Amino acid sequence: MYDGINPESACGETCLNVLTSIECTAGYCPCGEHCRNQKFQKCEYARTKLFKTEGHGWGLLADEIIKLFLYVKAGQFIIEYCGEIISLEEAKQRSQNYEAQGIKDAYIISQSASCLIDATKKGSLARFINHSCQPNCETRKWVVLGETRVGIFAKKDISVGTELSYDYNYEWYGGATVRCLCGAANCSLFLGAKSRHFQEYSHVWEDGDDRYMAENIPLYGSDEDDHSMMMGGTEGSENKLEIGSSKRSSSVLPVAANSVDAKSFEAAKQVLEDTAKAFSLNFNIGTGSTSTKKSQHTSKGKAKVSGRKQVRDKSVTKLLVSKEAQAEVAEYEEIKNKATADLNSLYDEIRPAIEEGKWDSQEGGTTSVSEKWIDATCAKYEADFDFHFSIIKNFLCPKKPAGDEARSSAGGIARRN
Ligand SMILES: C[S@@+](CC[C@H](N)C(=O)[O-])C[C@H]1O[C@@H](n2cnc3c(N)ncnc32)[C@H](O)[C@@H]1O
Repeated sequence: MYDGINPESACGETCLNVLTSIECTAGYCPCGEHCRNQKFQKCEYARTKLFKTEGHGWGLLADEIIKLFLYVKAGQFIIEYCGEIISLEEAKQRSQNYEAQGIKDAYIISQSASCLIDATKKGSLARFINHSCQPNCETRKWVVLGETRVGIFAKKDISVGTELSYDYNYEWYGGATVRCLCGAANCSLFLGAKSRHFQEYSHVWEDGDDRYMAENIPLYGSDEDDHSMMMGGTEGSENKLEIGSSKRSSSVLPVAANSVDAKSFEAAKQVLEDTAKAFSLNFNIGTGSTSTKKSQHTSKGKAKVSGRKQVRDKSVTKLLVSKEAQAEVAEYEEIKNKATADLNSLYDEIRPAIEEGKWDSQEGGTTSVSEKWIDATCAKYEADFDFHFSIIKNFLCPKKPAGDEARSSAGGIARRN
């Protein structure tokens, strides 16, 4: 209670309302106008600024120092996540509609077990806060005048100009699956990977455009029911993708397979891509198998063209001076093309089962086919990797003889046998 001398005595950490995440009601709080527990009602937001991120649209950054004060154990309130309150059913419907309309960004988050907040068309600046697997903010639910409201709160001190982020995992009601670009060491790979909704509507991913949108391809299941998959970072499965099954939504992420290897390949490819960029080679290390596959078919049977820039392999190869280098690259290219063709033909083999929805049942999809899929995917990755590695190696070390060296250096990175 406000003591007249210390302003911090008004509705601080000892206030019963604050302790139970309930805002005080004006006219009822004994601290009167000194009450500091009406932040949602009074829109006492931190100063923030919109900015354009690299690769994932707009973001929001702190435009003032946001400091965690010891006496505000509840966390520093930054802004309310405003939007339309809708039911679960409505959220499902809207999310499908948004996807159909080509709206890539998802703005629906949970408010309670049965309600969600949709900030797609109406909302506050909080709708621009991006996800991070290592966030500086978090969402918190407060009861304000009898209703649950969601706020973004700082988890740590935040300096001016720092991007605000929170972990979507517990809130995510995404439309399409989106590859996470947060870059944190503990990244879960996909936005909301740990959320219930994600696990119910899991998808195969592709990097058909910069945001790695994916489509809904139901894949294999087994007798054991329950979680379809757990992504890296979930308890007991650190950085591993576990492929399991679910009768309701059995899915598999063929790219990541079921080991850390595929992730390491991804990381290695990223390094090479960055190297290429640094040397202005203007190529883009190829997408995984899924991309190739899905550039031809979508789950709805429609043709789909990848929006991503393709590697300009041919012109790059021509730039290589030595004949040996050109021959080596050509050899790896052939292997890569074969691995792509193998994967495509495997996909054609299993496609009828997928489209007829038999993939869950014994006659449709079996573990051995799934294993074949994983092997073919990894082989494609490996071939892609070798191909690009040989190009880069021959650029960087043109005089060195081609041959085993490329493979042995590359072999230091994860590889399936
Ligand atoms: C609530 S909006 C955030 C604001 C959004 N960037 C915009 O421009 O409006 C959520 C969407 O932003 C993108 N996004 C947010 N965090 C991301 C991340 N870490 N990696 C990739 N995309 C992200 C995704 O497209 C996601 O659906």
